[in-house]
Amino acid sequence: MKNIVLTGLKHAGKSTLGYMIAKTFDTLFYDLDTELERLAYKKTHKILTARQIWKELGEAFFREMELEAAASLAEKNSVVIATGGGIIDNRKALSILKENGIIVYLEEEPAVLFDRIRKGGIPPFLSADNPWESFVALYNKRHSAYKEYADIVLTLSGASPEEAEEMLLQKLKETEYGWEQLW
Ligand SMILES: Nc1ncnc2c1ncn2[C@@H]1O[C@H](COP(=O)(O)OP(=O)(O)OP(=O)(O)O)[C@@H](O)[C@H]1O
Ligand SMILES: O=C(O)C1=C[C@@H](O)[C@@H](O)[C@H](O)C1
Ligand SMILES: [Mg+2]
Repeated sequence: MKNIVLTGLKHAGKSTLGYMIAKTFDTLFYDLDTELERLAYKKTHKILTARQIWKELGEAFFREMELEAAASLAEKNSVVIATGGGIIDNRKALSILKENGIIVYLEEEPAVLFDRIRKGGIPPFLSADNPWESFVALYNKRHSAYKEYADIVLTLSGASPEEAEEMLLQKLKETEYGWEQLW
């Protein structure tokens, strides 16, 4: 069966929902950023987070590792995969995941996302001087592309993780991907 691939901007809730849905379907959950960190370690022998890889080794290396991580996870079947918030800018990686995956876009409002991001510290891909403005610009660029690319769009508008899971189960039920047979 095709994998469930969760996409969306930073802090849309991909990992949270990913763990929950994998548990419900009694399958495995993978985080693309974690896989990328593992591959980057194999190349550099440095223990770095996804954020550090971007900041210290540059976006090009980050994207290369993201592509390798996507290719490796795309070989799996019937698992749940959460992607990094910027995978829409790495179409090659996303299209590899789409070949064997149902792409789900977690659509959340920019103010809700930014509030969550701010609490964890401003990431390197946002301007330190104008983080909100740069986030809105990024949101506007990515949002429509994510929406267009996805097989399933979940419009969350502040929904709780439990409500988000219910919405995803409902959408899966309406389709013919086979996941609905598992519960
Ligand atoms: N539906 C939700 N409602 C409220 N808070 C949420 C919801 N989903 C996730 N959160 C909170 O938002 C933060 C980010 O969640 P999570 O790590 O699941 O997002 P993510 O999309 O995987 O982020 P990243 O892009 O950084 O990997 C966490 O503090 C989490 O508890
Ligand atoms: O939104 C982004 O551009 C990113 C989000 C993170 O998950 C990481 O994948 C990385 O820091 C890039
Ligand atoms: Mg995550």
